[in-house]
Amino acid sequence: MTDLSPREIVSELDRHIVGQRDAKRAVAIALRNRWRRLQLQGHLREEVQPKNILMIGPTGVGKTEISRRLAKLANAPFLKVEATKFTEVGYVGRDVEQIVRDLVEVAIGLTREQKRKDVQAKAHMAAEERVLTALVGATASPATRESFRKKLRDGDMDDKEIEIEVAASGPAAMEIPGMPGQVGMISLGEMFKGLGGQKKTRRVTVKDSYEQLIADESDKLLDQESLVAEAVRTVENAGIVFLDEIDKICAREGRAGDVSREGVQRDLLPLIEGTTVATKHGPVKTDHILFIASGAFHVAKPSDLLPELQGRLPIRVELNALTREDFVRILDDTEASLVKQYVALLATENVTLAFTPDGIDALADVAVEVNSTVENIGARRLQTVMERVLDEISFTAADMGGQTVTVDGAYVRKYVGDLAKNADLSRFIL
Ligand SMILES: Nc1ncnc2c1ncn2[C@@H]1O[C@H](COP(=O)(O)OP(=O)(O)OP(=O)(O)O)[C@@H](O)[C@H]1O
Repeated sequence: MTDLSPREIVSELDRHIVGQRDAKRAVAIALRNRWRRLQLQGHLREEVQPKNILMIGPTGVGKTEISRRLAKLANAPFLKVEATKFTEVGYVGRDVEQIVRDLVEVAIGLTREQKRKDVQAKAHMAAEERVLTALVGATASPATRESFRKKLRDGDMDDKEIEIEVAASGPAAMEIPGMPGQVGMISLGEMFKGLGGQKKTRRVTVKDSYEQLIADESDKLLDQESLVAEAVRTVENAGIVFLDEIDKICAREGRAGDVSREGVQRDLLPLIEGTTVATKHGPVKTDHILFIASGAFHVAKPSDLLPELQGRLPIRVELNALTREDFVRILDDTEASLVKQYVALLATENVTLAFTPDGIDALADVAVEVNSTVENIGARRLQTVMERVLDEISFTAADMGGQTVTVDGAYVRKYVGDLAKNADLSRFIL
């Protein structure tokens, strides 16, 4: 849990997200309120409910991004769910509880990552021993082992190939047939734990082996039970659920399919009001999970939501459509802006990409034009435009080592200028 003040949280968010001051303020306050709640003692702590947020704004203007960055800042487990997913055929009411189960899995991953850092030094030492054994064999004399240790530490062994045995990883999970809900997902790793875990032998270079071995050794040092218990606590106190497209589950008069939409709202309500969800890691209380609901509300209005749901989303913030100037800043000013990303990517090929200010202006202009003629997808348009403009360089960069490419206004117009003017073509390409 971060102890940053709301002002500090907003300025952290400012590093990545352009504009949208109200939304940043709202999430900053929500986060600080959680910290405040945890400072309370006794029964009052249980009484304080999170002030859930309803973000209203067109697509691609930063609603998800703000929430995701906030979660990252707070090191909080985060899950994005499309509310419309629950209106699909085959879904039943209890399925919304899967949100909480999935959030627990996210939290376990996060907690494990943090804990691994705590035991890193010990795990590193154990990993070194395993690399040495793989190099010289288990029966080598201490002297041989030590001489190899020196070589290893000097990096002389980096490219040598060894065989290592690590736990089979990956999202090896399966649903137990006929037992959805309560049991949910069971990881294969865990099923086989009693049998000594699933192991896999891999051939890797010494250099590449470390990461896997350290992860493997850290897991051995971690106490799984307390790790899971901590993850559940984190979900309960710090979890953030982003419910997208909430406007699409508004029931409107006289429309077919409204019953199921209102039904989904009813199903979601207990989660947001606070309930206990059974998971395979034990019961999880949802009372203090922060819900950020979001939607464009072009057709439906927030007042079309069930009154109880409206009451549970007391903080309303509107996000503005992005302007051309916002696009220019998103392209160049943010910390990991698209321009910075492409420059860095091509630098790996020894190609220097130089964007001039009028090149960036031209990119923003094209994005604005296509958004207004084809479909407004907000800042996402910048990615499609950028990809198209740099398509040729991306393809040939590997043979262009040492060259500098200047992306100015003329360059941008050369590659996408005509496309942008032709709405029919843009529809497919930009
Ligand atoms: N204000 C902004 N500043 C910086 N980047 C932005 C901004 N708005 C959007 N982006 C970028 O555009 C992309 C899409 O934004 P985001 O996922 O936040 O959209 P959204 O508003 O949640 O839309 P939707 O409701 O359709 O999911 C992201 O990659 C994000 O980085």
